[in-house]
Amino acid sequence: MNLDKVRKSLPIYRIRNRLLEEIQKNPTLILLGETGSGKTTQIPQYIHESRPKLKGLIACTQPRRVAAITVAQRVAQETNTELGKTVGYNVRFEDCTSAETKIKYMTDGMLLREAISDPLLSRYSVIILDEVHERTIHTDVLLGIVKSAQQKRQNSFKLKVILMSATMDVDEFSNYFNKAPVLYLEGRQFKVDVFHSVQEQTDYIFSAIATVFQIHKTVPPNEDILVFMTGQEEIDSTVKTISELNKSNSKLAPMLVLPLYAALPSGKQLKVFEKAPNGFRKVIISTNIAETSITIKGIKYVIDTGMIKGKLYTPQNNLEMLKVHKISKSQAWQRTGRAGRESSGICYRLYTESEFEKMSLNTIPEILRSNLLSVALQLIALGITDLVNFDFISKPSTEALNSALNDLELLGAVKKNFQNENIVEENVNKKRIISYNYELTDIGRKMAYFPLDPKLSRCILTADKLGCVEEVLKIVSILSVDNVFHAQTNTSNKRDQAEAVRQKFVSADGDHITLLNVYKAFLANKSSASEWCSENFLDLKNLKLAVEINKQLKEICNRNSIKLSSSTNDSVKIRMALISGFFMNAAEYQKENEYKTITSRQIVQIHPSSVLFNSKPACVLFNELVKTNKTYMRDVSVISSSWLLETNPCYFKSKLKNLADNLNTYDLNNRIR
Ligand SMILES: Nc1ncnc2c1ncn2[C@@H]1O[C@H](COP(=O)(O)OP(=O)(O)OP(=O)(O)O)[C@@H](O)[C@H]1O
Repeated sequence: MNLDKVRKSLPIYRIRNRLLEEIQKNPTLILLGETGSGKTTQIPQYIHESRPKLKGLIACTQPRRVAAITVAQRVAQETNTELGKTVGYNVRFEDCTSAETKIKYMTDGMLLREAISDPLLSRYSVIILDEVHERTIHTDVLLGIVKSAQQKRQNSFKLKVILMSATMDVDEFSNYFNKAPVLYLEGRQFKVDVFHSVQEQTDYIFSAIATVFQIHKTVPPNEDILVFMTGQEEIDSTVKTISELNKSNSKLAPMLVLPLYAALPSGKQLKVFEKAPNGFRKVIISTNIAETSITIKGIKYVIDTGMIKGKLYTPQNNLEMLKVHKISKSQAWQRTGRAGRESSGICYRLYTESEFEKMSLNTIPEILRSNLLSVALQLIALGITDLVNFDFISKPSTEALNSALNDLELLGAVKKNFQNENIVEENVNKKRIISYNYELTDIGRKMAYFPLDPKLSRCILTADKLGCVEEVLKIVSILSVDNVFHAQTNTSNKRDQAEAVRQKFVSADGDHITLLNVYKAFLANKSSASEWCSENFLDLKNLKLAVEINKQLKEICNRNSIKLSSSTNDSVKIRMALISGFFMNAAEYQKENEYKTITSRQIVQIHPSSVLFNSKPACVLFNELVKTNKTYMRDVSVISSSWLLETNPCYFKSKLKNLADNLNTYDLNNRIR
């Protein structure tokens, strides 16, 4: 079938004219239509076909870069144009658009970044926010930005807004946009049969592997399989297990088993869209990155483990954790919808029907379960000075917002100004509420240039002062990718070998300098990178990605007059720069391997993966806390408690009563500036 015929066979084609009328009539429209009905690929085209002379661009945002890229490729094909001309895409670190571009697929994060320099989003006539049910932080914030831009553009160049999904809570979105009308699109192009497990599964990885082989043994090899799992390590090891098991049975057809997760370089991610060699079955093991929007040709079977790794945040102790937990019903339907896109399909859910019934209907918005430091900085950079009163679709708790604002102030990124004072009556008591607005400092403005956690951006700016930007950029780059030390050292023999090899990179100063040593050694051995990495049990793809990120960060430094200074062997300077961003993450040794964090007085321990696991430095700095059976510090460096005072005397003066004796003797008066 030619592409024109395929387009006309999609369910959405039946309502094309009605849809265009509604878009014309209403400033905002909400569209609820089944997965695969044609929303993402067709609506931007319909608008462009009906109004080719439209003044501004038609943007369609996606929560993930892989979706933005592959959908743009598909639509360029359907319009028979070269990608980057009429149809383009824009994702972090990659802009494939031109002056001719009319339809632009982009990540929600990119549109948010554009809003920093243009809060009215004046390049756009139509903004389509796709997959809004995912409720990523970026989508939630964008909803507020787009709504405000639309209100401000009432009289001049009007902005149309369309919200789309297959599985959203339409009332919530409609109410937020002043009772915007909702259009329902029924029907899907191809049927997907759903099967639930009869019994509850105790080991979803085992069940997923067993299901893959049950399918593999019984159906022709040209029917591909997509499996949903939770994270990189689990996926990498499942890919390995399935490949090895299949190879060991000569009676089975060959398999091409591929991983798919966000930390994979773009080129590797796009590999899953390529056809498998003749006679091979393609099996893709993916995180929720493949859950929405995308069409992978050949996928006939979806295996849904029902699990996801997601963020969880407690503002009381500023602890953000990644935790494996059950998906929501709306995610289950999205996963199901990845089959049945070119012909009928089957979805095997590795949970019972009653477990499905117990799942929550919608996903809890990310904004309600994240540390808001980055978002707060971005919003203030957008000129939104009163965050507590910002029109969020789901308002984060005042506690979480204040905690983020407080941290930004401590980082020197924002300045607080008195706004007004209100007296509110609560029962018989009167309560004084003082509100503030916030503006960026010079440092904060520079921090907002970097697409990084503000704490990391702060380290780069201090490194600029101390003259060690090159080293800190390398550390930041390597911290921005997943583990570079190989996790796949299954046997204890291999683990011992890996441990012995790792010793040559290890610095007694801790993980950060160790990572810097790894990065430098990788660069020195670039010509034989692949062999060198396998000899040293290092992850080639993550290191390559770190080099790529380093390149991008250097470009941002160059654009913003940050000199690429270097102090090769000055580990103290480097750790001082790290303290400037992470001084809130310091801990003191107590007893029996236990530490206490200086800020929240939590009991923590050094993570077994740290090079400092067997040492007991008196004071350490860490990047993050992870909670399993205990709370562990990850990415840990040795510091001196006096450096904390030197970096941020006012903050630590108030904590002094909690600090160890050595700090009590510290001569504060000499240091406070
Ligand atoms: N890259 C592709 N290759 C082949 N067919 C595709 C491709 N992209 C889309 N299609 C076809 O177009 C149909 C509609 O896709 P589209 O992404 O527009 O649907 P949708 O309604 O937005 O679904 P979802 O909510 O799942 O993203 C798919 O079911 C598939 O048949």
